[in-house]
This record gives sequence, structure tokens and C-alpha cells, in this order.
Amino acid sequence: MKEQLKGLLDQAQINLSEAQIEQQLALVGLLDKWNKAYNLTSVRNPKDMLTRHIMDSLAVRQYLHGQRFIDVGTGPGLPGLPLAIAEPDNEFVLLDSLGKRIRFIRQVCHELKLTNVTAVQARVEDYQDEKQFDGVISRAFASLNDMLSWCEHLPAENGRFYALKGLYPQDELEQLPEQYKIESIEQINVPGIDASRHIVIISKRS
Ligand SMILES: C[S@@+](CC[C@H](N)C(=O)[O-])C[C@H]1O[C@@H](n2cnc3c(N)ncnc32)[C@H](O)[C@@H]1O
Repeated sequence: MKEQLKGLLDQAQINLSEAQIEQQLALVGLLDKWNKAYNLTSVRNPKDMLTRHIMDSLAVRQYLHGQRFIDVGTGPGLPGLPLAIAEPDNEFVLLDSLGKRIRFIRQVCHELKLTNVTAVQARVEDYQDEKQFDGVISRAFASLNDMLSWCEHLPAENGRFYALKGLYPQDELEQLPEQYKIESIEQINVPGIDASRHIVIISKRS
């Protein structure tokens, strides 16, 4: 699996240290182990987890600006955990309403000694943090409209929303509330994934 991951990272031109590669592989091992009891992901095969979870999450990395991020509806820590491993100097809050997913993330942080992750069990609409975020990230969480309305209190003044989507979300973009503007929409190529992937980056109009 290590050689496969290294090949995928090379194709995507993503640089990780040897220790970070080991941590990503350990994350896949823990996902596989806990999946049996906790039903964390419908992806059952560890090799598919490399592409559909690790590589898909890391594809966001090059677009992030800032130091402090929240991954809302993170599930078992996706994309937040692969990003936190790749960016140890940045801070990540990983939030989900389901306790078993948050317990899994805490176990991963303990086993991989990740000190830049805080796992929070809450509904995002109710969550208050004393510091605001440079970025609000989500994958497979909600429509753009719902994400913006549930998370509007979270970003700092110049903060951004990063929504990972499959197909180009034309309908959702047409319904974007006026106070928001699209910074960019990028098509992402994730090695090993054939399906269409996009990242939508949104900010609040000043
Ligand atoms: C389809 S899963 C996606 C998980 C992960 N982001 C991924 O890409 O694999 C959506 C997650 O959002 C969480 N969720 C849904 N509504 C939420 C809310 N209002 N606040 C916090 N988490 C929520 C669910 O518990 C679930 O874990």
C-alpha cells in the first residue's frame, strides 16, 4: 500500500514526508479496523480508501489560505484528518453531530499523536468558537445554501468556505444568497478517481 500511496502522491504532485505517509497509512488502517464496528464509511477496501478518502481529501490542500480551519460534517475526519496530517502547523477543528464518529477521530489523534486537531461533537448551527476560522471546509455535507446558512457565524471577516463537490453544482450555484460571492470553482483531478470532482470557494461580500 505504501508504494501505491507514494505513486498517487507523485501523480498529484503532493509532497509528504516519510512520517506523514506512514500516518496516512495508519489512518487507513484505523478506518478499516473501526469500520467493522462503527460503520464509518461505505468504502470497505483499504486500497479504495487511499484514493477516495486520503487522496480526495488532500486535493483540497493547495487551495487553503490561512492557519485555522473547521471541517463541518467531518464524519470520520474527512477531509480534516488527512489535511491535518499534511499541515501540522495549521489548526483543525473537526466537527460532527454523531458521537461515534467523534470518538473515532479522538482515537486517531491519540494513536497518531496529532496535536493540531480538536474533535467536537455538536450540530454546526449551535456551535460557537471563541476564535473565528480562516476556512470552513466540507465534503458530502449539505447543499451550498445550507452550508452557508448553518455556518455563517464561523469564518473570520476574510475567511472562506471550501465545499468539495462531485459534479459541477450548477443548480446550487444559481441559488447562492446575494451576500456571498464565488471566489473560484476548480475542477480537481484526483489520481485513482474517475468521477468528476470540484471545489467551490466562496467568501462573504464586504
Ligand atoms: C455524508 S457524511 C460525510 C462525512 C465526511 N465529510 C466524508 O466526506 O466522508 C455527512 C456528515 O455530516 C454530519 N452532519 C449532518 N448534519 C450535521 C449538522 N447539522 N451538524 C454537524 N454535523 C452534521 C453527519 O453526522 C455525517 O457524519
